[in-house]
Amino acid sequence: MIYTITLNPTIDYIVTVPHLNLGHSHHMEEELITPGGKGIMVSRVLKALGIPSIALGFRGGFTGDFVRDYLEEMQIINQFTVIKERTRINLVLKSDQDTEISDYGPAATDEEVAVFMKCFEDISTQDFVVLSGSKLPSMPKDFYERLIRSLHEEGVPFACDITKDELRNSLQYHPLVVKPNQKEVGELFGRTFATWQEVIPYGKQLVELGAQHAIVSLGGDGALLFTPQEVIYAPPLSGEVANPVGSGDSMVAGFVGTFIRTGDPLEAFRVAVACGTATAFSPDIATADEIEVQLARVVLEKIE
Ligand SMILES: Nc1ncnc2c1ncn2[C@@H]1O[C@H](COP(=O)(O)OP(=O)(O)OP(=O)(O)O)[C@@H](O)[C@H]1O
Ligand SMILES: O=P(O)(O)OC[C@@]1(O)O[C@H](CO)[C@@H](O)[C@@H]1O
Repeated sequence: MIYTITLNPTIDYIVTVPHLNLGHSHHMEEELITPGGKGIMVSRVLKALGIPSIALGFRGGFTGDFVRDYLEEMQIINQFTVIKERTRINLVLKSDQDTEISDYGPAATDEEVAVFMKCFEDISTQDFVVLSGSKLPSMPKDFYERLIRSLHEEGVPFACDITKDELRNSLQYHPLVVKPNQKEVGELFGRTFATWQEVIPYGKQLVELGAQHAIVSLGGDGALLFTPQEVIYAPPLSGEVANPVGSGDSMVAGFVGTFIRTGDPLEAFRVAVACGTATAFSPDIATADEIEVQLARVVLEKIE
């Protein structure tokens, strides 16, 4: 079974206002209210791919109830630890330029964290764990590293989509795949990149430092896959971007779900690119049909 971990889930409140004048009142043209947080997005895309998963993490308050109800309606098994404080709401304002306002999220008590940790007693080497997104602000700095180290020691395979020091510290435990975007690779290595080609030496370092595979997503410039042997580029597919929220998570779902089935990193990357693109072009997370359409269009180019 694939377990997705979303320590800090969200309700994503995505509002479209065609032209925003700061300081004025507006009527929204469209709104979308969905459960989010990166691990939950991974579970939702795995579901579209017909792959079951169990979503774990923390949820609380009426917003946490919404997350549970929505996942149940989608028939995604969820076993979130219930906490006293309220799950956060993240605002995405779609206008001439998209703007995101993210909440830090609630605190969890030591007792609540202890209940969550019990979920891991059921996870074995036959399972797979995906750890994605920010942790709760109440958690110690090394929360992810301790979790990842114990998965590694137990021999449980895992992938992670985390950033900065948490990403760096995860690499020594050999995640199946990490998936920073171009900006996150820059943050990790203290660089800014003028072109996507400049990212290549740093993507290679992710593998040299221990990741089995690294995908660097490049938004509208496509994506790169790094393996110990090869560097592969997937140019962007043409189409109209409707809502890119969750496109990176969709790549993680596509790669992990396919690699577990096939053991083939190139096929897994092809599906990852199709999933990421389909979500970027869809108003919500991509459907199975939308992924299928993009899958037929993906082109992979060997760079090294
Ligand atoms: N404008 C676009 N045109 C074509 N493909 C896109 C576009 N935006 C995203 N994609 C596809 O989706 C993938 C993931 O996008 P991106 O790099 O923005 O992920 P991300 O920053 O992790 O996003 P998020 O955090 O919202 O999940 C890209 O590698 C690309 O394949
Ligand atoms: O604050 P985090 O945990 O890093 O990211 C949270 C988030 O931006 O990630 C998802 C898109 O990837 C959204 O559903 C959600 O709002």
